[in-house]
Amino acid sequence: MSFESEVKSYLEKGLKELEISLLPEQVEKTAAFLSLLQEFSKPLGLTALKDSQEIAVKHALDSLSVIPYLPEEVPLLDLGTGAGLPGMIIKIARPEQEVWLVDARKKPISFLTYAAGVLGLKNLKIVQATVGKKDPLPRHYFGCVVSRAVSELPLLWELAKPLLDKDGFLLAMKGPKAREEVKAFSKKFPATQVSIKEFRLPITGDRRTLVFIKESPS
Ligand SMILES: C[S@@+](CC[C@H](N)C(=O)[O-])C[C@H]1O[C@@H](n2cnc3c(N)ncnc32)[C@H](O)[C@@H]1O
Repeated sequence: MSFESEVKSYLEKGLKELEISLLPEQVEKTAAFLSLLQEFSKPLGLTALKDSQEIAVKHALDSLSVIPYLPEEVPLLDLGTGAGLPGMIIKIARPEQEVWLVDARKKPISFLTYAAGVLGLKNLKIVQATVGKKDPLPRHYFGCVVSRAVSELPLLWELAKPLLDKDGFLLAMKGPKAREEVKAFSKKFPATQVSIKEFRLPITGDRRTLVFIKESPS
């Protein structure tokens, strides 16, 4: 079986477990993107994962796990997207939604620009910028800033807050041990509302935590 067909069958299985439905062409596009990721991974240093199961589960299904929590019809930003995780996978699952992928590094941004062209994705903004350092991103604009494996919660919140609209929230994708970090964050930022959702990844059963942060109503 080719890498792409293997990835597709893991995706189909995992989507059932996550109770998320994608159209067959969205599953195809996701598999095609993961295949590009694997192809360019070594020359561009994009991901350490090689195995089709690991790439399907730890990159794509992990990224798709946020879909039920994302509001529709608002602009979304993936802060520190790297190789497009979770933002590119979200974009394929939500083709009509305005999605911004932002990263400080040039190589992943070049890869994402190429991949977006190959996959024919529209209404996708791919920006090379360091958020918080004279970045060109619009302020008070995004309904959700999502971010995986970028920084600790306090810095992430400081970076995301000016970008969020009044009802917007930060969704930080964390590993199994986020509770302590969340507790410390809430103490330091009492004027925020914080909630968490713990779950297990399909197939491997690895534990993950989603952390939701928004400003408390004044
Ligand atoms: C460990 S990687 C994670 C990439 C991807 N989110 C993932 O889960 O595979 C962290 C990424 O965040 C980016 N990054 C860190 N701080 C940033 C900032 N202030 N603005 C933009 N990108 C940032 C880095 O360039 C790097 O690509």
